[in-house]
Amino acid sequence: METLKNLLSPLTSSTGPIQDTLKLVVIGGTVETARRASVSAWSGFVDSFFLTAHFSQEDYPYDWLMHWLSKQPAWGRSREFDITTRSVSRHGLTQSTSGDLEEEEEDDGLVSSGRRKRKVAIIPSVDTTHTIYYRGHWLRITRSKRFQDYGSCGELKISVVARNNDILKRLVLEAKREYEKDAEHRVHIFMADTNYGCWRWNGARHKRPMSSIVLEPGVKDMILADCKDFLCSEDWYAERGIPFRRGYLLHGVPGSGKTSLIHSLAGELGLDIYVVSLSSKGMSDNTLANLMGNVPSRCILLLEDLDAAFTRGISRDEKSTGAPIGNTSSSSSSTSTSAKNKEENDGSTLSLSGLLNSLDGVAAAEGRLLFATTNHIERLDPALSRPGRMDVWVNFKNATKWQAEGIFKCFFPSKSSQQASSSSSPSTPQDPKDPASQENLAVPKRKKNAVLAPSLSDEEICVLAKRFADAIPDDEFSVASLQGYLLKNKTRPRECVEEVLTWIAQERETRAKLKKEKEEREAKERKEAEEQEKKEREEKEKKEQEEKDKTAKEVSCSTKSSAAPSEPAIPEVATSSSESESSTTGAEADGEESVTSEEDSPEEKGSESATEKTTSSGGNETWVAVKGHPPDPNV
Ligand SMILES: Nc1ncnc2c1ncn2[C@@H]1O[C@H](COP(=O)(O)OP(=O)(O)OP(=O)(O)O)[C@@H](O)[C@H]1O
Repeated sequence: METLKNLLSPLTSSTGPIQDTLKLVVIGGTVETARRASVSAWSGFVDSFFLTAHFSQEDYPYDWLMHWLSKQPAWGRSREFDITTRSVSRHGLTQSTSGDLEEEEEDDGLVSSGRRKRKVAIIPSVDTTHTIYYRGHWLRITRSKRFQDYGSCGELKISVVARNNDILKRLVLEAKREYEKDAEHRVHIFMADTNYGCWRWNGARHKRPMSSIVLEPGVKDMILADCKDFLCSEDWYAERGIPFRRGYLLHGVPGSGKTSLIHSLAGELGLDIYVVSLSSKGMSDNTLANLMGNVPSRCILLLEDLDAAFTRGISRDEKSTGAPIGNTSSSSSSTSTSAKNKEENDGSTLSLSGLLNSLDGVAAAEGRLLFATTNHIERLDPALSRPGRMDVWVNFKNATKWQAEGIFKCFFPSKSSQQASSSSSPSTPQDPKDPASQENLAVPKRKKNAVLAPSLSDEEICVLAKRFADAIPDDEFSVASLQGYLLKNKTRPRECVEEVLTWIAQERETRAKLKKEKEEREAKERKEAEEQEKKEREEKEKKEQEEKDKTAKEVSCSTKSSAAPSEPAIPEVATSSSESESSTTGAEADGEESVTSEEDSPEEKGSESATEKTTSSGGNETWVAVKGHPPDPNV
């Protein structure tokens, strides 16, 4: 007791350094606790006046708001921010914004050396609260990230002191309007993520003018009119109970403008494109159904290389058989093997019925334009391309002379069309027969240091285009290959025409060479495959023979044991041709009776020394000799 008193005495005594320290700690602790309590009470009080809206990156309003925020001057003045050089952003952050560090002029040296300067943009940092003044209200904006199984997902929280949420509604609508205004010049592309069965934004491309697509007269107009008509016929479809969906099948040779036309249409109609590659790794019926059920009502759904989903193992050339692997009723065993291989190779378990269900099952989205492309229409199952699923079919062929002329004029617009486009005058009346005047030819805006093609008169361009077209044989070269040639000569229109025949000769030569190489390669592969098959067959036969020999050995052993109880069996048992051979040789050497076949010595049958044939396969016979006993019927 005395000891305890002594210990506490420095604390209880009126003065002393330890007591003073303790007092300070207690007072400090009390003050801090009171401060914290008051701060949290105050913030709770203040928060009760705030209206807060949350936006997730998974939904469109997040994009609208990020786009709107990126345009606010306050972002540029923010004291804490992230800097990004991502050239393409879903949020338009690299467009000229107040917070953008993009320099006006591009360094000529960099551009001429083929390297573009990277744009640098300021974006609000994550997990920091920023305050922005908007229409008489202070908005508190916090950007954060939520981590999910498949990566992080951005979130935006906007709080405002207001009596009702009108100001937030107004903000969202304004952000949406601005976003859509900016998107007018771009087409957003979404790609299917087969791992998580969701759509991932893949970038925004500049719209491609319809005038830059050169197809046979009337084709583009027909498709565009059909799409427009569909998009404004929702009620018509509803009244008749027809599912509000429309499918377009674009088929034909590679490089003929199928994909380009779809991009162009998307720009013209103001729709986003959702792309699914049916042959992508991990694609299954469920994933596809999930994806198809989650496209927005107004969009273009693009199924690329429709045939490839079921003919993965087949190359894209014309000689491939093209029979849809998953659907043929004949050769079912090979079909199942191929399907199995396919699954083993890439984990894809997509079936034709799964695809059909996704296209028009109950869960399939309505109001979308379905575009499917294929280079091999003959490979498609009729169920896939029947009306209702694919309502409009368009065949894309190699370039005609008309197209060659059109694409030449696209590359080398005449002086007058250049002037017309630079003064952005309204379109002039068009002559549908002339590929040049069929539409307002898109003349790209040139950089000041771009190498310019000589500006030729209308007449000269027409003459050159005609000569170029005359030299191009109908239906031999794809528009893409003509484009490749024109690109190589983009500043030399006259030389381009003069040298076209040489180019054609070279192309033909290259093709012939490639064809020959391909044939040789195929022949070699075929030979190798045959040899491999032969080897496998031989190995299989050998294995089978070994199995049979083994069985025969077992049988002979059992014969021996069944003979044992009555009388010990003579240990002269041959179980294989080789053994038989050696035993025969041994017997002969010993001067004893040798083991022979029934056919060879029928008179021995039933004699004291009986022989019995047990198995015969692959030319090798197995003989069991049981001396002194008739053949055992069980053997
Ligand atoms: N009819 C066309 N008009 C204008 N450009 C074309 C045309 N056809 C092809 N091209 C050009 O050729 C290139 C390839 O075209 P695109 O990808 O649209 O062909 P595709 O038919 O979809 O080919 P694939 O079947 O191999 O996918 C593009 O750069 C495009 O500009």
